[in-house]
Amino acid sequence: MSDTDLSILNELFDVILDRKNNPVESSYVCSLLDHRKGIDKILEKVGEESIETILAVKGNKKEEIIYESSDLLFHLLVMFVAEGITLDEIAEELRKRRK
Ligand SMILES: N=c1c2ncn([C@@H]3O[C@H](COP(=O)(O)OP(=O)(O)OP(=O)(O)O)[C@@H](O)[C@H]3O)c2ncn1[C@@H]1O[C@H](COP(=O)(O)O)[C@@H](O)[C@H]1O
Repeated sequence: MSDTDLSILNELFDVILDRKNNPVESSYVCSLLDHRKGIDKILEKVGEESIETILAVKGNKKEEIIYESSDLLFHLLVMFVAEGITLDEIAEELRKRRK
């Protein structure tokens, strides 16, 4: 079984959480978390990146699939932080489903 190092997801999550708690000017993450549209802006990005990922898969272009999936994962992490959801809670849910 592969044992991929996914610690970058934890690191990125911590950076996003830090942006929420200690806002920085010119931060893309802060521009999403503080957007006048509220959570709707983040949801727009999640939707956009989902569609771009689907199109990349349909286009059968591995590099684009990796690029767009990374955009999608990043925006999902921003959504978790905005909603007060931790990666531990996601991991816990996935573990519960293990057969
Ligand atoms: N991993 C990412 C990351 N992935 C994607 N993006 C941004 O997500 C956006 C993707 O949206 P699009 O492809 O639609 O590009 P766009 O043209 O800017 O789209 P619009 O927002 O204008 O609609 C781009 O602006 C990217 O720069 C990211 N921005 C930041 N990070 C990480 O978050 C950290 C904190 O970032 P700041 O908050 O900006 O300091 C950084 O150090 C990075 O590690």
